[in-house]
Amino acid sequence: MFNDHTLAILGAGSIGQALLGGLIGDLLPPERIIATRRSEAGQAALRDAYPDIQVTDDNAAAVADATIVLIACKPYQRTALFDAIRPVLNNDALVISVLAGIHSDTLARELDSTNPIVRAMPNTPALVDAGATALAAGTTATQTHLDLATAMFEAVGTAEVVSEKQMDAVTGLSGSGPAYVFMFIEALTDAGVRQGLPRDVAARLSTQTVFGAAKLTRDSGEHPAILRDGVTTPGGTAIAAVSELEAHGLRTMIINAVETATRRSRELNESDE
Ligand SMILES: NC(=O)C1=CN([C@@H]2O[C@H](COP(=O)(O)OP(=O)(O)OC[C@H]3O[C@@H](n4cnc5c(N)ncnc54)[C@H](O)[C@@H]3O)[C@@H](O)[C@H]2O)C=CC1
Ligand SMILES: O=C(O)[C@@H]1CCC=N1
Repeated sequence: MFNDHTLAILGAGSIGQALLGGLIGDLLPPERIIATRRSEAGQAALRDAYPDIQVTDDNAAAVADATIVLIACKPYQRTALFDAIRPVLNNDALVISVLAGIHSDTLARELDSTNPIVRAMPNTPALVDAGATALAAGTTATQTHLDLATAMFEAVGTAEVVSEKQMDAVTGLSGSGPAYVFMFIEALTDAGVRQGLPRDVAARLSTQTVFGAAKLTRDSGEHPAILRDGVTTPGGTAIAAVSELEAHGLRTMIINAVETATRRSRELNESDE
């Protein structure tokens, strides 16, 4: 599938590097990958981590021979980057954008191109090959383009194809979701410390509890409510805590948080922030 492809990762920060780790060797030989960073220090870090790929700050040079171009800078950093690549981007190169919120037609207009565009919304667990990515085809992308992009993200976790309209919701749920789960782990750890556990013990127990509950949900295929029932002994400890969480509106709090993040993703397409 990737036989004749050359990949340019423009703005290889957290997300770009997460993808690099999974791609190298498995899907693409390192000599057919080129990654860009602005700072010398950033480039040096990339060279240390991935000695066999090409690293540069020159985005135009990076896309000159690229058949796949991954845009991985922050949304507000894209203007300078697009100015650099617009004159040299190959017409048929597949452009994959992980920019939160930015529509494919906005990207096409700003790049002044009819290149096939696929949007992807990954998340940081891709760093440990446990990412969850949703992908959507932009107007000129074909199924082949979508398949190619999907295979790239499957190298670092799971991938779901959605419609472009659903990308803001995905950004609110799984793109931003690790932040909510990290907060939960932190809070659970503090709760253990409050009850007298040493912090390191509480942190290990909290982390493994979240990991184990997620793995049990995924591996069993059971509805989470059934799994929760399995933990709640009548008159026992878990139901006492569940009742507290319900009283404080945990479910509504999460629904509202995802709604706010989804709205923020929509706003990003309208603004330059
Ligand atoms: N961090 C996250 O959890 C997620 C981020 N995203 C999206 O991924 C994109 C990247 O996010 P992160 O990796 O977290 O950001 P980051 O800040 O770690 O990486 C972006 C990199 O791009 C570089 N850069 C900026 N302008 C450049 C230019 N003109 N030439 C070369 N390099 C340039 C920056 O120096 C930085 O190293 C964003 O658009 C974000 O919306 C998507 C899903 C999850
Ligand atoms: O906060 C953000 O904008 C990025 C997109 C998804 C997660 N982090």
